[in-house]
Amino acid sequence: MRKTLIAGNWKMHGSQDSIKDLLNGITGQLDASMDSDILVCPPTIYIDSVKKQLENAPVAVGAQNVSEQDQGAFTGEVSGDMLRDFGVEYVLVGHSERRSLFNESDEIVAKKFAKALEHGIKPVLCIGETLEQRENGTTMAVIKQQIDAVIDFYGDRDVALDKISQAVIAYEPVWAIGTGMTATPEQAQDVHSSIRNYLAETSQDTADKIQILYGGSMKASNAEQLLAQRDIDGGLIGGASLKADEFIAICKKAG
Ligand SMILES: O=C(CO)COP(=O)(O)O
Repeated sequence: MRKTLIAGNWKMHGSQDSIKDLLNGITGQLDASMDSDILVCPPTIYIDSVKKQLENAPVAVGAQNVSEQDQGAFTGEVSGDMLRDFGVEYVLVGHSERRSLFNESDEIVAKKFAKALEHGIKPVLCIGETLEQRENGTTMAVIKQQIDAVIDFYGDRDVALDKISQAVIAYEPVWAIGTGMTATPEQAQDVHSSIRNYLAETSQDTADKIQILYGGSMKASNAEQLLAQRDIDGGLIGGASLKADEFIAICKKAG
């Protein structure tokens, strides 16, 4: 039985004051009936203070990016070691904004994925197709290519699938991110089950175990139907994770 994970990707939003309010709003509404895992991914500079503010709360803290390097002359980068040093438990890798705006190739994403695991941080591997790719009928080809980059990095399918079993996958159709255009529950379930089937070709154990989150305009009003799908194990939420009431409402829909 896979546990549900509700994750907030705050992207480049917030200030010390607004984050304090957001966290107070979230922690003040947590209750024992929520049995999903909860994660927030603040901008890097706020990670330390968010960790401290969440010290006694059952909410994990993740980063939005990690360097594929260990240390050295890489101005502006933050390593997996540094994130671990601050107690970071998860890191997003391959978010579509990083792929498209910061030219992160499948190969770089695979290196970041491996670097995170090397440092004991759970990577959340973000994958998904553009609208053009969906309309061309290449959704699964694109997704397989994004997963294959990680498999190729390790060179051995069994080793790679074992590594993937220690991660989380987030299916985020690019056309649904920040657009208000959500994939229908059927569209999302269709891709989620195809991802699981693809992993099962090499490792049934990994396929059974891995949490596959849906991301793309998820909000309180559509979360229930999406989360009710058999292969949707949670959400990676952007805009709606910046409002405590909305985020908590999604956590409640997750059970
Ligand atoms: O990119 C996302 C989460 O990583 C989704 O963003 P929105 O929920 O704002 O569409």
